[in-house]
Amino acid sequence: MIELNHVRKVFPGRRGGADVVALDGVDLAVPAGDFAGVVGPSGSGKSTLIRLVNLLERPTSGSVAVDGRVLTDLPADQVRQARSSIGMVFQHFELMDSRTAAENVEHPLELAGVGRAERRRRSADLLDLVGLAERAGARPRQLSGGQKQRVAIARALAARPQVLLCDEATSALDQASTTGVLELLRRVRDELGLTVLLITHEMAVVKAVCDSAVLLEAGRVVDGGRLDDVLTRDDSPLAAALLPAPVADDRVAGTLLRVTVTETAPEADVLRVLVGRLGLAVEVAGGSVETVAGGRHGRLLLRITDGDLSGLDTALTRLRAEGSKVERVAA
Ligand SMILES: Nc1ncnc2c1ncn2[C@@H]1O[C@H](COP(=O)(O)OP(=O)(O)OP(=O)(O)O)[C@@H](O)[C@H]1O
Repeated sequence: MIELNHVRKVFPGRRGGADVVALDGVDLAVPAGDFAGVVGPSGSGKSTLIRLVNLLERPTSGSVAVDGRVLTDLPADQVRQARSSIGMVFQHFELMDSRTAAENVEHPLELAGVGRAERRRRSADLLDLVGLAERAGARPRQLSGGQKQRVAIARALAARPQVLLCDEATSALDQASTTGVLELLRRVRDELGLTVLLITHEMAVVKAVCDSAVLLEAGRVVDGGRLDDVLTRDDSPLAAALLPAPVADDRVAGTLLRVTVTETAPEADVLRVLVGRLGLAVEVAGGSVETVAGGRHGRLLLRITDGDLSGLDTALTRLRAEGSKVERVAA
């Protein structure tokens, strides 16, 4: 469980300039076992937020708690110890080139005073977990970006943390490696029961792995929640960022309908009535349906190109009463 309460972070202005308010009263609660994302434009405070969770930065005010321990109240020596229950993965891997993959994974254990035999055993297990058992003796420069990030994930897990922080963990990777690393993160979360907090500027990453997310803007949380809930809200800026509203070509004639697709309100319910019952000719004018948080979600614009529209409004009212999210778009 990660909890930030009224966290504010102010950096002193550089060269006599004005102070920078990086975080301005942030509240965040990530339940144990959740895979949570923080998204927002550049400069919105994402990196500052994640660095506060393991106190790489101290908040100017407010509190940070991980698994019930209020880190901001702990003396320095206990902060160091508490940090060992928090793993972190970075955008540029931060591996030591002079060491092999296995030695990189062992490093935090060495610092924690774990004996050599135990270190070796744990590093072998972890490299196996991330699918790199055969590359244990390779140096980072001999590995691809995706492989380096797998080693970094193994290293982050070495001290058996309960919480894993991912700072733009896939931003330096190509599409195929990104997919592999995200699948791995999701799998280790499931297998080890971790709580994961990930920051990213890529909405596709949030859609691929997160259960919940918050949207930061100028140091404030402006929206957030469980994705399957967020995506059913019409007025949600986070939903709009995840699934942008479709645009239809307004030069084409026809009546337009906006449909919000969710697991419980599939577009098939709407099409069955429009096409099946009313006998209308319907085409998709824009939008998409994707798998987000394990469920089907989307925003579609449907265009009715032919047929008798006299029963349409009554049918739409009935569909809405039955749970569909469908409305006629004003011409
Ligand atoms: N050490 C620092 N000293 C002064 N200002 C800082 C410092 N670190 C961050 N800032 C400022 O705090 C604000 C938030 O920065 P932060 O890096 O947290 O945003 P971000 O959302 O992670 O951005 P990006 O996606 O570009 O990395 C920015 O205005 C940034 O310039």
